[in-house]
Amino acid sequence: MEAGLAIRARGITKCFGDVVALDGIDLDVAQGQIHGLVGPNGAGKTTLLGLLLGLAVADSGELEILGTPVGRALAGPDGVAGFVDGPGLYPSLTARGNLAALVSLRGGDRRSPEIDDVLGQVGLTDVSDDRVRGFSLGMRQRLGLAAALLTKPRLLVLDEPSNGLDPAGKKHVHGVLARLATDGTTIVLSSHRMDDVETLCSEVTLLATGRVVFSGPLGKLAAENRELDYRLLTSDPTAAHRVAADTAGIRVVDDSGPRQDADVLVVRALVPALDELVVRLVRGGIALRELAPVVSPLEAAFLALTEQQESDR
Ligand SMILES: Nc1ncnc2c1ncn2[C@@H]1O[C@H](COP(=O)(O)OP(=O)(O)OP(=O)(O)O)[C@@H](O)[C@H]1O
Repeated sequence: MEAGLAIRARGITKCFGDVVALDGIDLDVAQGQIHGLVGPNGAGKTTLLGLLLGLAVADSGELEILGTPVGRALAGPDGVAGFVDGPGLYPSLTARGNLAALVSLRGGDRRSPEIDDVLGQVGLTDVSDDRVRGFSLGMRQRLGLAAALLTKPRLLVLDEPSNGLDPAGKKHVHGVLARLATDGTTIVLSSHRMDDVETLCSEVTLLATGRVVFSGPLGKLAAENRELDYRLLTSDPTAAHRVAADTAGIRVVDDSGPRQDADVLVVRALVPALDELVVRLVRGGIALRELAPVVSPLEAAFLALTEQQESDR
């Protein structure tokens, strides 16, 4: 086991009949990292998370979790908690009752103060004595997270943890996850929300049809990636347009979508050409008031992946 790795996967393959859900996956996740799994529907995210949770075993390949090789038997690896496809909860029990049942299943005290502690952490104290049957999707997600926290996991595995959360709930849950990671817990989560992944994750793995197409720091996606569209707001849009059209490696994009504003210049470029454009604008006495990618590097990579898959069909 390499020092500092919570997950080390090499050549992981998993099939369901004729369907190859995972096709030779390599993955390294450092301890204390929040790592995002991103990919189109059917890419293999849930299957991979299931392997990490011990809900299924790989057909071939090597998987080490928290320093221990995962064997052939179906068993949750020590120190790992989380859920896929939504948390398993008892609808007829209260939130507190669900957690008490879990604690006593593990031989603990049903009145453990840790139950109140984790309910508080996920913001469910006020509804702790309400039955789960009446809970919204977001409340169930929070309770699932509370159940996982009860075990004080060293690796937390979450499938779409922001599902059903309103903006305040999402902010709260993001805060909980960020704190856990700061305290050393490794978190692997899947999400279709690129903004969530960008807010939370330091590294990301992009999956497509069971293969890893990118794995690494988010910043590397921007540097390595294809050209992106950038929005520029300047003090002199006409002059800025002229400078952009004269700069090598810059393409002025006219069709920037429904919200196009005449004062905004949209250019398509790699980072070095964009840098050159900014230098030229400033040298030409044109002030740059705003500069931002139209879609983030992660979203652009994701969209390119999806378009590629569609054209391969
Ligand atoms: N239990 C199963 N039986 C048969 N096929 C399965 C099973 N689980 C997953 N698959 C197939 O494996 C592939 C990967 O599915 P998986 O659920 O891991 O993708 P995903 O990336 O999580 O997708 P989504 O974003 O839609 O949740 C899909 O083709 C899916 O149909």
